[in-house]
Amino acid sequence: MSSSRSTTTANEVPPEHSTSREPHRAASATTTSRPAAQVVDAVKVYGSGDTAVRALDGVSVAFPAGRFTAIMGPSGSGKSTLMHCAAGLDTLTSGSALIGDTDLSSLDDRRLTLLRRDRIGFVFQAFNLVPTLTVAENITLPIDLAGGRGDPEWVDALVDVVGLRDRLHHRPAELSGGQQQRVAVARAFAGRPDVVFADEPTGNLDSRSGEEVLGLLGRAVRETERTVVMVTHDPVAAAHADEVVFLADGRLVDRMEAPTPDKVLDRMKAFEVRS
Ligand SMILES: Nc1ncnc2c1ncn2[C@@H]1O[C@H](COP(=O)(O)OP(=O)(O)OP(=O)(O)O)[C@@H](O)[C@H]1O
Repeated sequence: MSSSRSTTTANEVPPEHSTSREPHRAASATTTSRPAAQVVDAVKVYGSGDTAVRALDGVSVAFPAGRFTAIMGPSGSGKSTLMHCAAGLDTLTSGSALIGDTDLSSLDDRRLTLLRRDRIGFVFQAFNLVPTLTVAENITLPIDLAGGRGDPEWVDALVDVVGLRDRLHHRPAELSGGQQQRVAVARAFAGRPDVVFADEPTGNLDSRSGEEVLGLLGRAVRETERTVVMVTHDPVAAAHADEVVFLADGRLVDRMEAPTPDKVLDRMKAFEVRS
């Protein structure tokens, strides 16, 4: 693990040390093999005895910093379980999950909560916005809950990335589904997290709004040097990623660079043929 860390050269600035404050003006994503998140020999067993389900069966996968990775696989293959364990929302039965250098199993509940708050962003299928707060307040909610000031310039620039400047004082109910998910995306990135985990982020959206949100996630990765890991069952959505990793029966079975919807669909069809 540590041997693959930091491939940046002397004149490159690692993303987390970048002095750029504005997403629009950040340099393009640094190519690096440094993992923002990873799991090693991950095993997750739900239940016990006859009813035990081995949802993850020895998965090792790294999610490189500054990249957009999609997790795909048939229903029940372990996608959500992998994401939840990698993000510290659930614990592994054995193996390890790391955010940067931090092994999540070494943290007590309080420190794990702080790590999730400070270093991870989440986007879920349900937008999970607070209905009584304005768009602006929803975006800065994680920062406000943390009692910090955050980085006002960063948040301000994010508002432009997600195209919500003219909606800042509206409430979620006054927005379309796509706009609400864009608020959720801005909120996920507001605290400059090391990695944003997105679980079926377009599941509740029509295809046009979905495309907008996916384009936004891609832009956020490229323009703000962040890392996104997205679970999806949609080949079109997965094709927005830099790389797709495929799970089947709780195992990592394939990886695909530069995915296209057709290539991803063909790969998924191979699973159906086999089952
Ligand atoms: N809390 C749980 N208790 C028991 N079994 C579970 C639990 N959560 C998931 N499982 C099982 O673990 C396996 C993997 O589930 P998981 O939700 O990770 O798959 P998935 O690939 O995300 O599926 P889908 O695409 O249908 O959402 C499935 O067999 C599922 O039934």
